[in-house]
Amino acid sequence: MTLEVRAVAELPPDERAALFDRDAGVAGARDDAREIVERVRTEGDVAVREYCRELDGVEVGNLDVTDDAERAYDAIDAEVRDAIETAAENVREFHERQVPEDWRASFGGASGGGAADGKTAGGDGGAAESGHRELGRRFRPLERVGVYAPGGTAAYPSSVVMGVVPAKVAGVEHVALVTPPAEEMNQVTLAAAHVADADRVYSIGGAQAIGALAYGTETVTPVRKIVGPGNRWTTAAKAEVRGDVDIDFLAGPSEILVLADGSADPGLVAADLLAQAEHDPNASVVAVTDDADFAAAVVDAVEARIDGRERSETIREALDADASGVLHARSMSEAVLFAEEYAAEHLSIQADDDEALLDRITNAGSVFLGPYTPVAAGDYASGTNHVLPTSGGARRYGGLSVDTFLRSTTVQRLDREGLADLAEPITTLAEAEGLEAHAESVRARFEADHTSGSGTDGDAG
Ligand SMILES: NC(=O)c1ccc[n+]([C@@H]2O[C@H](COP(=O)([O-])OP(=O)(O)OC[C@H]3O[C@@H](n4cnc5c(N)ncnc54)[C@H](O)[C@@H]3O)[C@@H](O)[C@H]2O)c1
Ligand SMILES: N[C@H](CO)Cc1c[nH]c[nH+]1
Ligand SMILES: [Zn+2]
Repeated sequence: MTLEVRAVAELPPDERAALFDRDAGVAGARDDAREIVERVRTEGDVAVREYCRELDGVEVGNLDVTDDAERAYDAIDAEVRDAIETAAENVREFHERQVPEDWRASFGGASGGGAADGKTAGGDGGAAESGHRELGRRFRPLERVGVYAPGGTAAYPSSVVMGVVPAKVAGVEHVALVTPPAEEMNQVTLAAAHVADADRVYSIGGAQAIGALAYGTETVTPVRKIVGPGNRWTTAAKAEVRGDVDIDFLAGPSEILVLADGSADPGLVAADLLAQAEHDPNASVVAVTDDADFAAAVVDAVEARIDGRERSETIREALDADASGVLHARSMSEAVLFAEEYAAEHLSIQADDDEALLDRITNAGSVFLGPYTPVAAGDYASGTNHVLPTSGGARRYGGLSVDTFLRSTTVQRLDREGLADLAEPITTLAEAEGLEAHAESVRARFEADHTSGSGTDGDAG
């Protein structure tokens, strides 16, 4: 038996902590990751090659395998090629919807703040104002990013698509992909790199790949930002380099929380739990329901479905972990509160009124509604991104998106009246802060001779 039903209300503090503080695995890999990253930073390719030998068991020839990507695309089965193309197209479409437009709008003015470009102006300019403030926001892509696609115990061409396609949609000029080496590199992963249009592909995995992207080596050019999911060492390495280089967020071992009532199908819930459990012994899979019989049925269905799975050992390890379980809540309200505190990477809602339950949820990386929406749909091909925050990160941020690859700049232009309208609050606040030169920079605009540098007898205010 791998699972047993536990009551939410009766969880002892240590069991609650195991469910809600799921970063123990990643935290436990920090020392290893720090050592690996530091050696790569100081020794470059030599250290990278040594770790490929030690941790992946591969004597790597060329670390740069970019040229193999197109060949792999031609070599793989047409069926698999079509599947990658479909997934990439759907991911591209969904992410194109996210591209923000640059905008400028007029704030203030006698008309009370009409928009110059047809957008609604956010200003509160009243009839008393006569000047013009043109304010706006523009978005530009990062120039150079690194995408990690896992590949330790399974291949992840889907993560190639999820990382590279949104970066390209955002307009990133140079996308470097890293993925673990193998005697025979996974051809589907390489083909996905070609479809997604990665600019460079390196066969480096784990913490050594993150170190190489962060600090550069003889072969790898350092990047401004590193994104992508991985196991505990990969994720711990991202936490290590954060500070020297930007990262997306910590996207560690997979998680699912199923929030279900008695109307759900226990077999389908079990299938979704097993799917995420097969990623990693450190994966966390939980179901919470207000129906005791349904909870017991989920346990039975899980047990009935494990044997014969190709990765049953990994599944059992994940199910046995303290961070996994089937829980019985006294009501759906208690179940929702549990889900909010859990802040799952994936939240599947299998219930009669799923939209009403969704209304009460704020903490979740990605939500899956209804019996025909397995998490696997978002993992591969529906179009949403599968790179999502784990270990409760969803309490603070969302998953990978086009925004991840952009930075914004605000822009402004004031006319003489616009500045005159604001001269009073600006100079008053500047003087209140003891920053007199700030006040003077405003008054100077209203002096007859802008070069005199001393007068305070301008006509502003
Ligand atoms: N949160 C998300 O968005 C998301 C998405 C996809 C996958 N994932 C997760 O990504 C992970 C993929 O795991 P994986 O192992 O296949 O891939 P991985 O590529 O992250 O890890 C493989 C690397 O781990 C390193 N490694 C292995 N054992 C080590 C050790 N003892 N010490 C130091 N380094 C070691 C090796 O360098 C190897 O190259 C899973 O946990 C999966 O759940 C998460
Ligand atoms: N479930 C993973 C995110 O936690 C993504 C994935 C890739 N392949 C299969 N699943
Ligand atoms: Zn998955």
